[in-house]
Amino acid sequence: MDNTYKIKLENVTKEYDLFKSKSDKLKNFFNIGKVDVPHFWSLKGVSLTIKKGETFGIIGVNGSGKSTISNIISGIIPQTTGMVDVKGDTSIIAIGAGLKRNLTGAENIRLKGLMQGLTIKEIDEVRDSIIDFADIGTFIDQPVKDYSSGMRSRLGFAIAVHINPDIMIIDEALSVGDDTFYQKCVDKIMEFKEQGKTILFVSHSLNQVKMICDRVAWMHFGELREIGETEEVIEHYRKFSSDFKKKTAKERKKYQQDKKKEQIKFNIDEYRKSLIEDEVKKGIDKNQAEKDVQERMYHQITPDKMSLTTRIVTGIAILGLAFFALVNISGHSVTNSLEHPTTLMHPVQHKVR
Ligand SMILES: Nc1ncnc2c1ncn2[C@@H]1O[C@H](COP(=O)(O)OP(=O)(O)OP(=O)(O)O)[C@@H](O)[C@H]1O
Repeated sequence: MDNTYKIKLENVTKEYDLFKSKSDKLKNFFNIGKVDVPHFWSLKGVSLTIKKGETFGIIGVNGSGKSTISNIISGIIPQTTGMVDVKGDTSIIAIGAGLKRNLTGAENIRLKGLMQGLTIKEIDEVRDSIIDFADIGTFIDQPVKDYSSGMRSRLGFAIAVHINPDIMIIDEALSVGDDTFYQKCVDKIMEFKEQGKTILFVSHSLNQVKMICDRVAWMHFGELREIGETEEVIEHYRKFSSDFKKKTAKERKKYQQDKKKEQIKFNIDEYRKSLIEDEVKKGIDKNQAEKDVQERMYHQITPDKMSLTTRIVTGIAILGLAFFALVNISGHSVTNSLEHPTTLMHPVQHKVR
């Protein structure tokens, strides 16, 4: 196996603002007033590397952050902090992911193909093969929103494996569909594996993970709890699950609530400081460590709030647009409107002959 990496995450976090209303969300975007929003950290700093040609599994309990990772890697959602380096064209197969609900199956094939850089001719060449693999017959000309979840998943999988991605991300795609389709998918995954493609496989099925994956990451309430050889990680995860099941319902609930609380309380500044301390412990100069960590955490990040300059520029642009709209409606010239702005209130009267 080639040791160069295909996917690398460094200190990746994902924060969700739990806005109560749309107006709170807008206020926050335009950075107007103080909006008190609860935060939830779906990822609390995850670092991992997936090698070229590797089949890498992600396991973990519900809500542990598996799909958040796969969605960040596929570029569907941005990370809040951290570096994400993906070398190659990814193709994600999740239930319905990437399929446009209002387009038909055939239109979705075209769209995904074009997005992947295929020509119309290349798409037409694989079209029948996709329809055949997905086995959705005449439904191919129906909007995807009318499909069952199984049909969506089959089409998603069929498209993804036919557009020849370099990296394939399979998120819970095999949990729907009958045995025949499941076997077809497994065969395709094995074929991809043999071709040396990189595969990220997110699943609750430990047996599937065991059969397919070379290495596994165990996600636990936003943290990477363990990463390593498939058998070993799965064994530890099974032990955790069986111990967890032995707890009383009250104990289980308390454990989950405490973990969720930790995800709400997570403090990004403290996390940053801890990363700097780690670097200093390795013998790196403090200033350099601060610079490195800042770069790693924020280099790829575009702020989701408007800065003061952007707010001023946006305000000027809106005023300018409003002015030209009024000039247009009033029928006066731009020069006249600039010299005598009040004329804007008195539109030119056109005489009807
Ligand atoms: N848009 C969102 N807004 C707020 N919280 C979110 C959002 N998306 C995900 N989360 C939260 O982030 C956490 C991780 O979600 P994620 O879907 O990554 O988990 P998962 O391990 O894939 O779960 P599952 O096994 O159930 O699919 C969950 O607690 C979830 O509630």
